[in-house]
Formats: sequence, structure tokens, C-alpha cells
Amino acid sequence: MLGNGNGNGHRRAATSADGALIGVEDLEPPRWAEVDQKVAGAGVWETVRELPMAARLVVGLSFRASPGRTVLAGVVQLASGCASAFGLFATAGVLTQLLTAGPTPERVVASLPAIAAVVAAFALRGLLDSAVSAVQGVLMPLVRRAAQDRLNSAVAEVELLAWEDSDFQELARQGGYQGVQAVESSVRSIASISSALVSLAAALITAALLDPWLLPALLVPTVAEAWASMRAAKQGYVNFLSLVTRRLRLHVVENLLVARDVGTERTALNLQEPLLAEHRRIADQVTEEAIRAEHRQTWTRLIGRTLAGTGTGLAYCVLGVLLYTGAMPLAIAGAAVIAMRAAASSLSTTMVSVNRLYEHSFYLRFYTELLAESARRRRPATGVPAPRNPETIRLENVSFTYPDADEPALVEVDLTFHRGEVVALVGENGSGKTTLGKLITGLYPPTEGRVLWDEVDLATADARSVYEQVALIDQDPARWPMTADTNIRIGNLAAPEPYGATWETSLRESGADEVLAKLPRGPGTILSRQFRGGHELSGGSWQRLSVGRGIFREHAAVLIADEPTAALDAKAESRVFAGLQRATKGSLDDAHRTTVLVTHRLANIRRAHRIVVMDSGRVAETGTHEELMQANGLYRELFSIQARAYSTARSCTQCNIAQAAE
Ligand SMILES: Nc1ncnc2c1ncn2[C@@H]1O[C@H](COP(=O)(O)OP(=O)(O)OP(=O)(O)O)[C@@H](O)[C@H]1O
Repeated sequence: MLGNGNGNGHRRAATSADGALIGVEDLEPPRWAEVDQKVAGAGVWETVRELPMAARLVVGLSFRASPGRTVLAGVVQLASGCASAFGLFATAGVLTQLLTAGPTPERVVASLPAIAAVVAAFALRGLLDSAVSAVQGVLMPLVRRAAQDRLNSAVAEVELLAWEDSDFQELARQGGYQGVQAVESSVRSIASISSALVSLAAALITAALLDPWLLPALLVPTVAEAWASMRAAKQGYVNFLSLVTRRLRLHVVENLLVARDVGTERTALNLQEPLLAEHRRIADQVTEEAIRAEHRQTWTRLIGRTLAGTGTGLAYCVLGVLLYTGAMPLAIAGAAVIAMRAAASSLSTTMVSVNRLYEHSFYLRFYTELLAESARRRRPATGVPAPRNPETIRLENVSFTYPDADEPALVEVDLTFHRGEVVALVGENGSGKTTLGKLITGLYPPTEGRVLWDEVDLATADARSVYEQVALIDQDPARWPMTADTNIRIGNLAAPEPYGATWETSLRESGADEVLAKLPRGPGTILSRQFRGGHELSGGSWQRLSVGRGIFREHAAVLIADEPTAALDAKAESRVFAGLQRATKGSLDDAHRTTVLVTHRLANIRRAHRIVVMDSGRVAETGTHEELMQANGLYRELFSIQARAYSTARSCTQCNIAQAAE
């Protein structure tokens, strides 16, 4: 069952006695799953109205993927239905002629044209069915591709902050997998419904023409079967929703069992057994619930079939009564039986297909919901380009809170950065330095206040024109599973001279030249162990590539370097800091770029034009090194702690170890 959310992300911390390895047993379901619970609780009629929406979406996608093949599929499918209908009329004709009074040889001869028509109808039906399979076989992968592409394009445009929202992440996972799969499967269901409906209509019309009483008699099993199928489908969907969080947990644990990035700790901490136990525990719950749901669905289907069987029995009773009372001649009865059997068979095909589409419609909802949510979370194109090489970047009373966070990460920040400045951001862990870097560059929008590049509020500027001018050396750099040189070149894929002077400078200033020189296949070595022959780098080497990437983005007007040397050795570190100082000049002819440097190594930033000290999301102090030392505040305290460690005869590390031992 879904948890009863109280809105704070999770409810109770589990103890080890609970056996929940993740630490929280009762995770809150995503918001969209709560909404869908309402959908699942809606009446059958309300949800049946979803079917045309589902059909419209899938046919629309199919049409966009291949208009010609979509029309062809529709025509061939309808023709196949018509061939079945024609076969039914012809069969009814044969039986009527065979059962009329008179000598048998004459009746057989008289029915020969009708028999020929039956054979022709079935042959045509066979041919058309093959054509249907052929067209569908081509159309389905095309529709899948179109659906996936539409989704990818929508998701690729969402703002960065959306990925901080766990609801959106899970919706993207479900929509991308279940949703796209449902689109593809729905093509077959819709095609089969259109053909089965033609056959069903033919059977019902034949039955009604033979005797109008047969029509209501045939509708009873139809309604019973329809009710049961839809109810069972909805029960399946409710079950799916109730297991969303547990399946997510299962997925996370499955991933931990095979993920390479946690492989070392997984082995060294002997975590395989606890992870397996956790997986089995959740899998047991999911399986039990799935079996219970299957039982519920089986009961529903059984009730539906019983009612449908009773209905069919009633229909045959009606036929018997019609024959007994002489209301229907015996010659017509054979055709009536054929029409009734054809109606039952078409009905069953229609129901199976409608039911499948009905099931898919729940998952198509993820798809449409993800498209809509992505559109909502996309930064609209405003047509206002960000100023090129802004003279100033001003934060006015800026506050920022992460989605679902209780506390703000930044509070009422007022700051101005000037072109050509190197500004260092310092402060304790969690004081808001990284977050501030993301706001300066427009990667996150402020919750309150404004970020202005010159006089343009970034909220009104086209996002791409902002990012185009940003170089970001991330604290935890991306390890692009590409060749080593591409790992640097993606800093500026449009560089007119990819291996020109800027390339050389980037390699030299970042120390990436030494990394490339040691690679087994040189710059063309693939840096991912996912690929055969792929190579892995040390943490420091990855960081050098990241710095190289930042410097290679020479046209950027704003450079944010977040802990760019945390993993570097002392020699590489001093080289990188000197390189970043020089890179501040950039390639801008008439101006320097603005560099923001986030670091804990205070000795490296004494030459920064300005130092901003952050404390609990607020700006605590600003000034040059000398000014801040004189102010005798937080900066001086942090600096003195580091300086003391370096000024003793022993190294800081030895010092700390010695102190700990004492
Ligand atoms: N993705 C996130 N979602 C929610 N909260 C976050 C996220 N990233 C950071 N925070 C919170 O925002 C606050 C500021 O974090 P930030 O990473 O900006 O600090 P920092 O000064 O860069 O820290 P450090 O020196 O450890 O890198 C912290 O309280 C942190 O827990």
C-alpha cells in the first residue's frame, strides 16, 4: 500500500531491526502516483473516456512518424475487417441455401456461388492479414522511435533544477520506459480494434437482420465481458501504483549490486549479502502483492466470464424460443448460429484489444504527463539574449531553497562581481558556495530576488545565451565516457580550430598534457570501463581534464571553478591556480572574464581580487585577504587554522595523526 505522506520526504527512520538497508522503510510515493490513485478510483465510465485520448495520441504519433504507412495500415486493417464481414454474410448465405427445403444435390449446386464467395473472402482475409502484419512490423518501430524522440527532446530541455526533484526523476524513468513501451504496444491494439469492430458490426447486423431479438441477447455477454476486463485492468494499475516506491527501492538495490562506482566499497565492506538480503526482502513483498493482485484479477475475470457465459446461454435460449414459436424458420437458424458465433469471436477480439488499450492508457498517461511536466519545467524562450561579456553580475537580495528542502541554501545574498575580477568564495562545508556558483551562472533560478547580468534579469534571458558564456569546472567533474581528447573538446565543440593554440594552452595550464601522454592509446583512448579496451583515470587525472575543459571554453565570460584542485597533487595544484589566473584574461579582446573560485585551500587565494566568506547561506564577510585578516572574523579564523598547520615543523597530516594518537 502507498504510505500516508506527511509531506516531509520520509516518515520514520528505520532501525537495523527493521531490516531496511536504505534506512527508511516507509518512503513517500511520488506526487504523480498520488494523483493517479484518484484516477484509479474513478468509475469505469470516466476512465473509458480516456480511450479516445489514448487512440488520438498514438495515431498522432504514428502519423507524424510515417503518414503514408499510417494511412496504409488503417486501410489494410479495415479491409481485413470488411473481408471477414463479407465472409460472414457469404457463410450465412450458404447455410440458408443448404438448409432450405428441396433435394440436397440441387441445394448444394445452388449454394456453389455462395461457397465460392466464402472461399474468396477467406483467401482475401488471409492475404490482408499478412499485409497487416507487414505494415505493422514496419510501423511499430517507427512509432516507438518517434515517441522516444519526442520524449527525449522534451526532457532534454528541462531546467537543471528539475533533476533535483525526485518526483520528476521517477516520472522520467517511468515515462521513458513504461510510457514509450505503451505507445508501441497501443499501435497493435488500435489496429486490431478497428478490424475487430468491423467484424463485430457485421456479425451484429447479420444477427439483427435475421431477427432483431438476437441483438439484445448478444449484448448481455458483451457488457459482462467488457466490465470484467476493464475492472481487471484497473486492478492491475492500482497494484502497479501501490508498488511504485517498493519497485524503485528494488531498482536502487539491484543497481547497487552491480554498479561499478560502489564496487570497491561493496566488496571491501562485504555488502553483497546484506544487499542480496534487502533485495530478497523487498522482492518478497512485491511478489506477494503481485500474487494477491493476480488473485483479485482472476476473480473479476471469472465473474465476468460466468456472466458472459450465462448471457451467451440466454442468447441461444432466445434462438430456441424463436424456433419453437415458429418466429424463425429453420433455414435461417443455421445462419443465426454462425452470426452469433462470429459475434462472440469478434467480441472477444474487440474486448481483448480494447482491454489492452485500456491498460496501456494508464501508462500512456505517464508519457503525456512527462511531456507536460517537461514543458512546464522548461525555461521558455524569451527572445532576450543575455548581454555578451557582462560588465557586472549583480545578485539582489537572492535567496534559494532546493525543491523539498526545509532550509534555504542561500539567504538574502547581495553581491556584485565585476568583469576581470577573480573572486574567491570560501566558507565551511554546506555554507552555500556551490549553490551560489549555480545562481550566478543562471543554472538555478533564485527562489527570491534577482540575478542581473548588467541590467538584464537572468529570469528573462534565454537560457542558452547565458550558458553559452559560462565555463564550469565542477567540484565533482563529469566523467564523460568518451575519448580523452573529446573529454576536453566538449568544452567547446564549435571551436574553429579544435587542436590549435587554445587546445595547447588548455592542456598545459591544466596539466592534462601529462594525463594524455601516459594513456595507452594517447588522446584517442576511451575513458570508460564500460567499453572493451576502455581506460580508467585516477581522480586527480579526471580533475585535470575537467580544468582543461574549462580553460578550453575560452569564449566564456564567466568561469566558475568549484574546488578545481581538491584531488590534485601540490605541483599540479600550483600549476592549475596559475593557469586559472591567466585564463581569467580569456580570449576576450577588449575585456577580461569574471572568475569565481570556490576553494577550501585559503593559501591559494591570497591574490584573489576579492574574497567572499559564506556562512550558513549568508555572506558573512567580503574583502581582500589583508582586509579580512584585519577584520578578525571568520576568514581570519579559518586562515589561521590552516596557516598554523603549515607553520609547524611537522606536516599537517602528521600533526593531526599525532594529536589523534595522543
Ligand atoms: N541537490 C541538493 N538538494 C538539496 N539540498 C542541497 C543540494 N545541494 C546542496 N544542498 C544543501 O544546500 C546547502 C548548501 O550546499 P552547497 O553545496 O552549496 O555548500 P558548499 O558551501 O558548496 O559545501 P562544500 O564546501 O561541502 O562543497 C547545504 O545545506 C546542502 O545540504
